[in-house]
Amino acid sequence: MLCQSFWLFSRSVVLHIHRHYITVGDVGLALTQAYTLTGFVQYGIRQWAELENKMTSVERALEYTKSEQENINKGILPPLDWPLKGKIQFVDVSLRYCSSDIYLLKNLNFTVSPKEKIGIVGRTGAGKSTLISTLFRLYDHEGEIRIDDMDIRHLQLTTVREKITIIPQEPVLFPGSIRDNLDPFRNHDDHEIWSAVEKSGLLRQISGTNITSLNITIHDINLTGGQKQLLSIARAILLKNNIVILDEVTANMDEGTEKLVSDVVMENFESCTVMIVAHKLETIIGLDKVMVLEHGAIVEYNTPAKLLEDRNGMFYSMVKSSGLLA
Ligand SMILES: Nc1ncnc2c1ncn2[C@@H]1O[C@H](COP(=O)(O)OP(=O)(O)OP(=O)(O)O)[C@@H](O)[C@H]1O
Repeated sequence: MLCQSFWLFSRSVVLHIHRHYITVGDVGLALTQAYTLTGFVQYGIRQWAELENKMTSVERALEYTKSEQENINKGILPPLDWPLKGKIQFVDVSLRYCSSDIYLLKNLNFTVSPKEKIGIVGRTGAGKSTLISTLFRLYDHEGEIRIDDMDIRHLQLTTVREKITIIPQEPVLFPGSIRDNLDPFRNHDDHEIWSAVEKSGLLRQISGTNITSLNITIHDINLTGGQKQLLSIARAILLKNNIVILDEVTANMDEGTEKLVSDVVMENFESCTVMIVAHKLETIIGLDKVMVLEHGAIVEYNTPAKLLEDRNGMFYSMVKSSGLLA
């Protein structure tokens, strides 16, 4: 009897352990499999996203093979001092990239008066950079873009591009000296170049101790992103064009450098017509006018004060959600 009870007890313990063991084992196995599967899924998603990016790059590269070679010297030469005033007019301007039927800019109609400073805002993909690219005739647009009343489509392409200054988000610097970078065609004397460097605020930023000569190479002075941007502003100051475009120049800057860049732009390009593409609303809230783009169309264009009166407007809601409104 005792023996039988002991047998039954032992059997139930073994069964219990066995069941328990199987359960723990199963859970462990399931977890491992789930973990591996998640890893695979995540890996797959990453690969897919990368593939998509690469396909877009290939698509864009293919687009260039289909584009006609630009004839940069064809067209009318405008007067030497063009554009003296710096008035910009878009009349029914639309644009689609050659590989697509979708319009990325839709019937844009606006005027930027001489010396006006305007900000262009809008969500990612709204068409801000595309709008800027039309000023340089990077793509064939429909409608008319007039600068100082001349349709830029009929003007010589090199002249159009030379006469409008652009300061892009990523400063383009060559691996040469400061002089090579600021004046590659040797159009200016040392005094003018130093003066532009001084006006750009760069010497204030790096205490002036690092740049002892214009022949010093960019590599030797180890500039930060913001300082490189100031150098490209110095280049823009030297160019003395009446139209200046800034495309997200303060995007990756700390607050101090951002403020310095904004001040330098306002001081040095005061007599120019300036268009500023910006995500940071602080950069454009004090400008003469603001244009809000949405899906390639202008949804609002007026002084910031007027736009802020419309509490249902897009600019109002952008400013409100950025925390700039009390
Ligand atoms: N070369 C191109 N070919 C085809 N489509 C393009 C090309 N460049 C941009 N696009 C598309 O055009 C639309 C507008 O892009 P754009 O870069 O002008 O927007 P954005 O407002 O400047 O955006 P972000 O604030 O992100 O810079 C987007 O849908 C974009 O995918």
